[in-house]
This record gives sequence, structure tokens and C-alpha cells, in this order.
Amino acid sequence: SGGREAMSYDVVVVGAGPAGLAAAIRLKQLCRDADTDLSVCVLEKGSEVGAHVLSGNVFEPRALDELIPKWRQEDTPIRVPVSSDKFWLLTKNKAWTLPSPFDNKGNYVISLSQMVRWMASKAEELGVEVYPGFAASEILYDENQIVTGVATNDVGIAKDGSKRETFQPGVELRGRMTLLAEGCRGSLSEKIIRNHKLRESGQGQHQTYALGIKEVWEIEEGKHKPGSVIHTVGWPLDSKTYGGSFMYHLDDRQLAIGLVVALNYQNPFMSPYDEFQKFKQHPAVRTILDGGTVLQYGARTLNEGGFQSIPNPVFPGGAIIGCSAGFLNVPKIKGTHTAMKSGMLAAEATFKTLVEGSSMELYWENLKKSWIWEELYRARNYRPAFEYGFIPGIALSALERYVFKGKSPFTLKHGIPDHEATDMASLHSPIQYPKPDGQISFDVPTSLYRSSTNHEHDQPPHLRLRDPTVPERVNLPLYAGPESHYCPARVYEYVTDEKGDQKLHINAQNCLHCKACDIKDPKQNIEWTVPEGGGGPGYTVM
Ligand SMILES: Cc1cc2nc3c(=O)[nH]c(=O)nc-3n(C[C@H](O)[C@H](O)[C@H](O)COP(=O)(O)OP(=O)(O)OC[C@H]3O[C@@H](n4cnc5c(N)ncnc54)[C@H](O)[C@@H]3O)c2cc1C
Ligand code: SF4
Repeated sequence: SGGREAMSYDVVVVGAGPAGLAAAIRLKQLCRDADTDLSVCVLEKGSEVGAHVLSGNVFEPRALDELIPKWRQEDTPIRVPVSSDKFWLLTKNKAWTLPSPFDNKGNYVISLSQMVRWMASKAEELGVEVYPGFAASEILYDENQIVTGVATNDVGIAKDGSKRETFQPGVELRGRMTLLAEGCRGSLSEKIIRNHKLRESGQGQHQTYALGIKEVWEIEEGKHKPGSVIHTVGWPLDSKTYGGSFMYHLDDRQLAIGLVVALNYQNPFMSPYDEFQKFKQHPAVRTILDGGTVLQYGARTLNEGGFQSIPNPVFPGGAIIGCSAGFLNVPKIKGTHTAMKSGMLAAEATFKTLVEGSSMELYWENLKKSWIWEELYRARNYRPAFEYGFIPGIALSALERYVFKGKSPFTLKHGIPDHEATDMASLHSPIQYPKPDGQISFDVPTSLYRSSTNHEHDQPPHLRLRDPTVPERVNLPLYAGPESHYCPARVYEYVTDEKGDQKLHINAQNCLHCKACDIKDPKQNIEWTVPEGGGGPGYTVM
């Protein structure tokens, strides 16, 4: 394979998120207990662990209690217990308090980006090799089509394909077992799911998604209430669009604020970024932010498919863990605890397979017996109920919660896949979003600066068009170029060329790795692939 250097491990983990790190830690614990050893490495495409991790985050410690029972006695970034839980229905100028459907007693407000850094240090203490700046771009197979690891792409290739001075060939990381922990819409995971037909052999339905846009603010002392949790629904989203906001108070006067918009929205003119800017101008929200400053900006997709969309997570040579498989609990808006637990279950099966000659089917079997399965089963009808609109959705989900308690005799199906849900532009009119005021709402360049996103400019494009004529032939004339509206980094821009024709220009170096384009493009014409390792956002408090 092109004279690439190869390194061999017992277990190769792709992605240093909560799933990948929990798996690595659990593996080393099992080795320690059995007085044996397995070599484990974790690859991370971010320049540092946590640099690409963006979440809410209200953390449910159930999985961590199982993984590191004494974590409360350590110095961890999990230090702000939830102190209050509010739920608002927003209309344009008012906030109506509703009973909170959440039960966050015993949970914590954290920065997940910081938590994974701590987890990585725990993993390293146990002997795990963690490699930030390594982006896995290729799956390695043996002659029997069994996965034998991954490879990183060559670094230092120019846009035109020639080698730059900085050229370095990719590296092969061979593993007796490969665990894919790439998070929501993993680029290698999606390939594996397709090639091995893992959706068909799992729960059967397609995955559905939402896009979360987030900022961390430093707000005025008097307005800051550590542990305070607020969720909102309603304005500014239209009643056909599923979504809502979150405001979580951390410590040090920090406030995590974000808007989550389901990607099966219909209006191609909709811009989740601008909806978020609008949301912050709501009188009830603005008063919290006034006088504060933004520390960081970012965006990331999350799964909403839940139980119906769980794929068979086992393939020959490895398994998929965390949000790459999709274990997020939608009514809780939490996927960290389930991502960790799935990593732990896969680690236990990996250990049994490599040391005792068992098989990875054990992971799939134990997953079905675990609390992840039970949680997601109970929650299964919540999100699809909103296919019938906001009010029926609220009614049905309340019925599920208070009457059936997850035991209803039916399982609702998801609607059409997100990319098919986009309407033709002719059915809608363009949306005029208010101009940012530079105090509460900001333009994209200002926000991008706060995401610290950066890519080597001279490299082959990591956003690939399967058919380069589709943007000008289909996306622009029929759908008003939705990628120029939904991308939270304005990577996609239609610009007029010398001939007066509108052409798609891709500013790939601004990409936030949110994966929305890979999901929402109407013709699924955009493929998100990993750029050179280390490129992308530089989150520290997300
Ligand atoms: C806006 C928002 C709010 C949320 N709020 C909450 C909440 O309040 N509570 C909660 O519990 N959950 C919440 N979640 C969900 C939670 O963030 C996820 O469930 C969780 O992060 C999933 O963990 P993971 O390890 O599977 O993936 P991730 O956390 O996404 O980590 C994946 C890692 O793999 C790396 N990676 C990906 N591909 C490659 C590759 N090919 N090569 C090398 N590295 C790679 C990524 O850079 C990343 O570091 C929220 C999510 C979002 C987007
Ligand atoms: S280019 Fe795609 S992955 Fe990158 S920020 Fe835009 S929508 Fe997200």
C-alpha cells in the first residue's frame, strides 16, 4: 500500500470522543484485572483531544459511575451539579413557563470538550496511546474482506495533487480489532454501514439528524446561576420544524447557549445559523446575554433516529460505538452516557474475543440486554410523534410519557430521510433575517474566528461532489442552493463568474466538521471526507 509505514496494535480506536475513550479505558482495566495486556491506540482528527467535540452538555453520570466509580474523589471537569431545570415556550415577545419534561436530578452541566481531555489523560495513565492530529481516511481490509485497521491520508498533497515540501505518506494503523467511534455521521462508519448492510441487519430504519449551533458566553456575574438549565421550544422556529434551544450555566460565569434544528426541515431558505442569531434577540434571552461576551462558537450534528435506527454495530474485524451507530436519547437530548456505555460493552466483547476466543456478536447481544436498549426503547415514539406537527407531537409525547410510560403497543416510523424532506424553493419565499447587531448577534466571519477553525489551504478538497454539475444544475435552480443557507460556516457560496453565471464556490478551509452537508444535500451529492489531520475547529470549552 504505497510504501506507507505501518504500526500494529491489538485494538485501534478511531475517535477520541466519550465512546472511543470509554472503550480504551475499559479495555485497559480488563487487562489489568486479568493481568494481561492488549495494546490500544486512539486516533483523533482534531489537533488536540476535545478540539472537535461540541455538545450541550447536561451529563448523566450513569456510565461514568460504572467506568470510574471513584471519579467524584478526583479533580475532574464535572463539577457543576444541575441546580434548576426550566422549560419555556417562546412566542415572539414572551416566554411561557411549562412544566419541565426533563429529570436532571443528579446530572451535571459540563463542557464535553473538557471532559474528553480528562478522559484521555485517564486512558494514557492506563497505557493507551492517544494520537491527536491523526485523521483516519481509509479502511484496511484483508483478502477475506475482514477489516484490519485504518490508514490516515497522505499529508502535504497540494490541491492539484502534487507533493508539497511538507509531504508525508499516510500511516497504516493495523488492529486485530477496529472500533469506530467517530461520533455522529462518521465518515468511515457510514461506509461500513453501507458496505456491510448494517442498517438492514439492525433495527431497519434510516438515521435522522439535527444540527446544533452553539456559543459559550461569559455573562455578567448577577445573571449567572451555576447549574441552571433552561430549554425552550417554539419561536423562532416555525411549527413544522422540530427543534429548540438550550441554556446551561457552567461555572466561571460561563453560559452554554445553543439552538438545535432537526434536519428534516422543509424550507430550503432556512438558515439554522440565522435562526440562532434571531433566537438570542428574544427579550427573555437577550437580558441574560446583555453585557456579556462570546468566548467560542461552533456547530455539530446529532442523531435523532433513536431505537428504530440502531444499525447492527458489528462488522468483520470490528464494531461501531457511540453516535456513529446512534444511541442518543432524543427526549433527554443526551447521548454521552449511552456513547460511553456502548464503548464499554464493545470493549468487554473485544477483550473476550481477543483473549478468550469469543466473538464480537457478544457486543450486539449485550447491547440488547443493556440499559441503553431499555432507554431507547422507552423513548422510541417521542421524536416520530412530531412528524404530525408540533401540537400533536407534544400531545402524543405526553401520552407516551405519562400514560404509556414507554410501554405503548405501537412503534412509530420515521418520516422521509432528511435530505428528501427539503421542499422545492418555488413553494417558499426567501427569508429576510435581521442584520446582526455585533452585540448579541454576529455575522459568520466573526463567529468563525471564535471557532478557531483552520485548515491547510493547499490540499485536495475534503468536501467532494459526487457529480460536480449538480450544484448549478439542481441545487441552485430547484432548491435555491440550500447548502449556502444551512452550512453554519458559509463554506458553500454561489458566486457570479466572468460570464455572469452563478457557480458554487467551496471555502473548505472554514469547515467546522459538523457534517450537515453530508446529511442534508437534496441529492446526497456532497461527501464529507477527512481533511489533513489536525485541521478543523479548535474548541476548548465546547
Ligand atoms: C448541540 C448538541 C448538544 C448536545 N447536548 C447533549 C447533552 O446535553 N447531554 C448529552 O449527554 N449529550 C448531548 N449531545 C450529544 C453528545 O454530544 C453525543 O452523544 C456524544 O458526543 C457522542 O460521543 P461519541 O464519542 O460517539 O462522538 P463525538 O463526541 O462526536 O466524538 C467523536 C470524535 O471522533 C473524532 N473523529 C471522527 N472521525 C474521525 C476520523 N475519521 N479519524 C479520526 N478522528 C475522528 C472527532 O473529531 C471526535 O473527537 C449533544 C450534541 C450536540 C451536537
Ligand atoms: S461544510 Fe459541511 S461539515 Fe463543514 S461546516 Fe459546512 S455543513 Fe458543516
